[in-house]
Amino acid sequence: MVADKKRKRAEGHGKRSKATGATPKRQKSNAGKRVTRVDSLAWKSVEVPEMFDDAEGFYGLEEVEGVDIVRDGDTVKFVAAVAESDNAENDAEEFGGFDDAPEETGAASDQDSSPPSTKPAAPVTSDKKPKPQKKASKAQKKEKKEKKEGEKKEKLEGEKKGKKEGEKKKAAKVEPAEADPELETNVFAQAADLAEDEDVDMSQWAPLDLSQEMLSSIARLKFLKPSAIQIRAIPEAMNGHDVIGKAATGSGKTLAFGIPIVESWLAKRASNEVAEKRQPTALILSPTRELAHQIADHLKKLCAGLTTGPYICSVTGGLAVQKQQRQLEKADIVIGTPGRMWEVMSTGSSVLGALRGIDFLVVDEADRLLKDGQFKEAEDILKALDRTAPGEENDDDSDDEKPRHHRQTLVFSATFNKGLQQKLAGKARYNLLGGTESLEYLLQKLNFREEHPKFVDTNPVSQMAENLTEGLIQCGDLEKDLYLYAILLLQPSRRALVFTNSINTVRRLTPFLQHLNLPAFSLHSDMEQKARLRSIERFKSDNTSTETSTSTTTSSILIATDVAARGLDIPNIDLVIHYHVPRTADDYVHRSGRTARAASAGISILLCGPKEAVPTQRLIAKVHAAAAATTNTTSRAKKLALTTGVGVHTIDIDRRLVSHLRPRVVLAKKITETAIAKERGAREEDWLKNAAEDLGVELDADELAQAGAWKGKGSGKKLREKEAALVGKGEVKQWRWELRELLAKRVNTGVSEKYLGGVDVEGLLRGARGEFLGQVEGLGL
Ligand SMILES: Nc1ncnc2c1ncn2[C@@H]1O[C@H](COP(=O)(O)OP(=O)(O)OP(=O)(O)O)[C@@H](O)[C@H]1O
Repeated sequence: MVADKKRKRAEGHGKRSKATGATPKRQKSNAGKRVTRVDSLAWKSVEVPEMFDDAEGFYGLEEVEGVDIVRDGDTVKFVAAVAESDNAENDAEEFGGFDDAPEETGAASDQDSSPPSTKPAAPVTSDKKPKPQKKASKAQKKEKKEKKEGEKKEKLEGEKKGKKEGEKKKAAKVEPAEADPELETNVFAQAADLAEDEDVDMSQWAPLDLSQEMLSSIARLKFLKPSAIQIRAIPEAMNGHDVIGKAATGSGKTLAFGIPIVESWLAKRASNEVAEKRQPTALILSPTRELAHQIADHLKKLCAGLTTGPYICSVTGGLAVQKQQRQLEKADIVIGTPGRMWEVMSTGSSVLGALRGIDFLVVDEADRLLKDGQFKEAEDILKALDRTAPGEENDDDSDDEKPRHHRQTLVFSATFNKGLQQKLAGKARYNLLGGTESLEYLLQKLNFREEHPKFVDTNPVSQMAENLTEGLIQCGDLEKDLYLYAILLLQPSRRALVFTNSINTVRRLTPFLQHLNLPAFSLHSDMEQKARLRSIERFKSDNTSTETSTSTTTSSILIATDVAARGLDIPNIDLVIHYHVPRTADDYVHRSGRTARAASAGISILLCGPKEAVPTQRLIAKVHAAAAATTNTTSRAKKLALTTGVGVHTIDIDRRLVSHLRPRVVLAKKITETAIAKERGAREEDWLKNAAEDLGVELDADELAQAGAWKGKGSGKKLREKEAALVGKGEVKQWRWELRELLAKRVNTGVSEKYLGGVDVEGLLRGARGEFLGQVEGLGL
């Protein structure tokens, strides 16, 4: 039985668990079993498929075994082994966690969550099923590591001493901290593997004055030097200051706030404060669910190298709230989206009480928090955190009189509006009194501990990654599908991320590209959370789909709305395509920032209709102009902005070649749109039938045929849809067959023997067949 609990509860009705197999409970004795509450069952993380790299469980998804679901009149009951429910009751009192192994934990924090029925305060156990071979190799690795550590212990001691004596900058080689054997089974495989690696030179971190334990953890991640934002923001935060940090996308902002938080937790742990006061050290607010999970994963990876780490949990919508509430009770670092955070804070006074004592409040992607209706919840959270006693309301007008509290506030983004930036940098009057729903207003609400938070801006003039290449392709409004396909073929990439401005476009483009044998996945906010996470995991996995006969093209494509624009850190996205032009300059920065992250390079391409090209150029020129004017840059885009006022260079795509792709695209579009229209038609018909049933009237065939008929705005589209819905199965079959044939052939460019398609695209692009595209390196960017 796998959670999404609600659904699986229903599915599992009257069945035995998958572990014990077959017999329905009704036929068995109930001896040793007891009816129990659903949240007291021994839920445990769903095991992550091998192909996924999240070694800790599949986000919020849980499963439970050995539970029978029986129906009693109108209620459904859960029958579990007595030992389990007994423990559940004890557990409920102490809130030690009930799960076999929660998926949302930091390293040591899993201690709390071993199965209570076996070891209440047990050493940590892996939540994975035993894998004998792997375990054997892990044991060998451990032995090897211990030997290595033994040999180096003396050296390490020497270095520690050296550091104390003020030789920090010379403390070059940092060894992983000695592992606590009890905890070792709980750290990520990835971290354990990293620990095996050669010595890592960490001397460049020395000026940040981090603890030895932290340096060891960073060494495991193989981050040889801090990024610019880390160099500047970490010391400020560790010295107790409020920080507003601005740095380009992909420049390591997460650890810029993550490292000081974990350092603070380590200091508390050393003084036993962690054990005495069970309350979180930090609350991190994230604008999207995916980003919240990603931040949690990032911090867990950092903490995987610690002998004892903080308990890290994410609190986001779309996943079981009960479990998140349980985890919150023992959390040290909480990462939440405003909506779900406010839900749990406003319903559980103990959670709220504990959160009032946090040492750090982080607002990541602060400017985005103002959008998408999250502002209200963010504001409610801030107010609730500042209340001194439950029930006491903070009057908006009384902000000036709010007592300064002890917590530090850290605010990060790649984009702050220019006026605000100047104010923060002290170049304009520093008075954070903007209109409501502005970032200034939010900053005011944050109730900083200091009057002037430290403003750290590592890229005063540019928000874009240095190694990003940008381009624009102009095409007809109705030709975007064709050009999208052409780009994906001509500019093959490891991973491509396609941004659209509408959920319906995501729904249409995904099957459209799949019909063209491209491995496309969807991501938008109307998807179930489970499906959202799965899409990301599939996109992340390097497993190129077997359906892709043209697998020499892009190996994985995510079609997304702007829900994917902020913060998502997926390795090897080397191509971002703006199918719809971004609505704002900031959106352009963040979308494009999904590529060219850390030290890697990437390409961002805008698809513009005739009327879009000029305003889009202007928008992007705005992004680049300041940078071009003030920096001695080699970047093509910035030079362009400076010399021509044009934001981005236009890609000279081979139109003749593109036109040869048209027949494929036309067929794929027809197949896709027919399927969508039929589905929509069926839904409308169902809706009408249900409504008629409710009213107790009968509908005749004509009325049903009229279902969905529309006479107002958009009626032309409706009509086309209606026609598409009427296409017969035979015709669709014929189109599919034709498309298959076309995809199996190479595309004849009409000039000698130059072809695209089939299996040899890469060869063609690399010049195997000459000047086919005019360029052999993709689009010539
Ligand atoms: N010091 C470092 N050395 C090398 N890589 C690093 C370092 N710090 C962070 N990274 C890696 O860089 C990538 C980007 O980091 P992160 O997601 O924190 O960027 P960001 O600045 O928050 O980006 P965005 O603005 O898009 O949210 C991550 O994969 C992270 O693991």
